[in-house]
Amino acid sequence: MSGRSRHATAILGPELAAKLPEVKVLLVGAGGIGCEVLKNIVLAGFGNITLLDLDTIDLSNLNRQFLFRKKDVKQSKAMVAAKTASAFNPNVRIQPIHGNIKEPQFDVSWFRSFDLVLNALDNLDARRHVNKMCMAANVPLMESGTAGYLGQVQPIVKDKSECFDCVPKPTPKTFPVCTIRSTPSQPIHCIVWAKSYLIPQLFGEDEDSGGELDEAEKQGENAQEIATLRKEAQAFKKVRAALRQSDPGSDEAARLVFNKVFHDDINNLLSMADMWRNRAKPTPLEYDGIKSGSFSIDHKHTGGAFQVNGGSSRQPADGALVNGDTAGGSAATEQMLDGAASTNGSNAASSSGLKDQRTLTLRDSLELFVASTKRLAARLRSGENTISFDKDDDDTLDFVTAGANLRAAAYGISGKSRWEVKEMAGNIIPAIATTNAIIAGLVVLQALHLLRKTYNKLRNVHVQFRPSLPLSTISLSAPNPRCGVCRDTYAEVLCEPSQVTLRQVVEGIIGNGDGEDDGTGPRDVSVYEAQRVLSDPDWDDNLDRDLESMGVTRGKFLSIVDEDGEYATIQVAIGQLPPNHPIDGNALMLPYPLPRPPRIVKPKETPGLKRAAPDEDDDDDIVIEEPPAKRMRPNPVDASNALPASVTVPVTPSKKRKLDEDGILLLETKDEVIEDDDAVEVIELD
Ligand SMILES: Nc1ncnc2c1ncn2[C@@H]1O[C@H](COP(=O)(O)OP(=O)(O)OP(=O)(O)O)[C@@H](O)[C@H]1O
Ligand SMILES: [Zn+2]
Repeated sequence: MSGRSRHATAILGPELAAKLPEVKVLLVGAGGIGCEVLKNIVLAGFGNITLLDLDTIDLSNLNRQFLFRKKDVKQSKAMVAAKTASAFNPNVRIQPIHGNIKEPQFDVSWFRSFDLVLNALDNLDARRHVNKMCMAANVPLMESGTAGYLGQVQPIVKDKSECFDCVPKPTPKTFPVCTIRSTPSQPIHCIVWAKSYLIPQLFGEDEDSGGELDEAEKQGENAQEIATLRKEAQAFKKVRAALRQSDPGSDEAARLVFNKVFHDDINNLLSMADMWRNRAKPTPLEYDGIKSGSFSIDHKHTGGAFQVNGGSSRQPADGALVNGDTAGGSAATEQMLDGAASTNGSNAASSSGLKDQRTLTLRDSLELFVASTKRLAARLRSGENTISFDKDDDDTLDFVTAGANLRAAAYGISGKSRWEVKEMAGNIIPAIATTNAIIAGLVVLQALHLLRKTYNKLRNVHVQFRPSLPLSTISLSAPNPRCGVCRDTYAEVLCEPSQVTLRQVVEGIIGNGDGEDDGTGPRDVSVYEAQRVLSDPDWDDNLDRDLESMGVTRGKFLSIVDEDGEYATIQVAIGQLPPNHPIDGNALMLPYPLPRPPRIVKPKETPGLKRAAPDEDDDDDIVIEEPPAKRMRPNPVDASNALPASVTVPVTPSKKRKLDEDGILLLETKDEVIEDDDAVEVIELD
């Protein structure tokens, strides 16, 4: 036994230590957690590692992603991490893949080739994707994540524990469009406006909103508002053109943009008197006045005065900072504010301290706005077609910082330093290397339980900001019986999607029900791909189309949902025929045995959406039944699964029938009158 493995053998026991070199593990993500996990598993003696990441190394990664050096910036994370970590153990094989885990070649068969998957991701979408693939391939998954001082490890074993989707996750906070477009009241509203509205308008794709506005006018929308929006759209066209043709040395294009968004648009909004009846009016900004120092704003309603130089608003910062670690930044800003009493142009505080943590004066913001607009315009002229916000792209960050601060000034909202804007616009919770390291250690400890199959020792582990109890563990919960991911029955077909029809797959999977291995036999089903309805019992137009023509290709799933809600949904993964498959062989290979989804125990019958039996106190009660499980299909919306234009999603006849049976009348238009006295109108709130 080599000296290297003696240690591991003593700790892990000879059996597990001998197994580790053979275990095939997939590590998804080579960022903050991924680098730590990779180092741990290489040193622990895992011998066969596939490491996948879509990204390249950014300078800002280097403080914690310690497998990377400055010379590696812009290189593939997976490649560099694999190379660095390979040197830690001569016996390890690390296969790096520079790619997105959602690409079709990483299909169910590919996932099935691993003994264990470790997630080290930073977004919900990719996490949910890997979770579903692991459920489909029946491979254990170790899910993990950190947010500042907080962290979590969740072991996921199909049928034994909750999956990642058993508990719904909150969607990120969004803001109403009108708050962003017209009535901001917090610094974050101004930041979102600059990042998600102004940058795309100026530097994104040229979108013609004319048709949309014509349509809105036809629909009888407020004519004055449409006229204002139309004017705005035309003015945007002009400034977009100016940016693309501007003379590199001149401030003219930046000035045009400024005048449009901080002066003219605000004046337009002010002309809508109704809007400002109950809220403070914004103040249009003056380019020359700010430059010369003659312009100032007095926002009486906020008690804060914006001056050209030196004095920023002294309102408390009301933008929600994400967590404790941001205190460094805000404390610095507070100091700056305290020191910023002078109004004579020499902002003593802003000239000291870290550049990024300085509070910007109005003039600072204007200068930064002009400079960053010129840099971005130069990029357009040198061939970049579109530019979007990236917190690590200094030009876009400067533009958003300046734009958000100018807008904040116009609306009497306190400004934010570049540092704070970066944090808020990038939705960044500062990453803490120590939390990542602790979590990565726990990932490996839990992974060892998985490999030993000592499932009763698995725990959800939380790292929390409580010095007296930094770690807490919770036993795993059973799967949520209503989960739309792990409670489904998974099957895989191997096929050539251009040569196989939807009917062949659906009828093939359902089988004839003759024996144990022959499926459930014919029954009424609806078929979905993500949230698209492809067929249902009364709408079979697509059944004889081939899969490829409907975009149902390798890596996708067809969901076969029982019309009567008696059987669990079957998720059919579309896989590729084996490479040695004969050219004249069958274009569809069904699984054997065919899947037999369990029968669903129906919730006890409750009345549908209808009036309850008259009640002495309140005869207007409406009883709303919880939807049966099959109505939860399709699985929670995945933004990346947009509909191809060719496929329509009708309310199909059988759905209408079902709704009718449930006592629900579908009205064609908002104004349709219901003749039936017993009908209760349920209005959808938006
Ligand atoms: N769909 C995906 N496929 C492959 N890798 C992904 C996917 N989504 C995210 N990742 C990777 O997961 C890693 C997550 O790491 P981390 O949370 O440290 O993020 P980061 O981008 O390195 O850092 P930061 O976001 O703080 O700048 C990143 O390297 C990212 O590229
Ligand atoms: Zn689940």
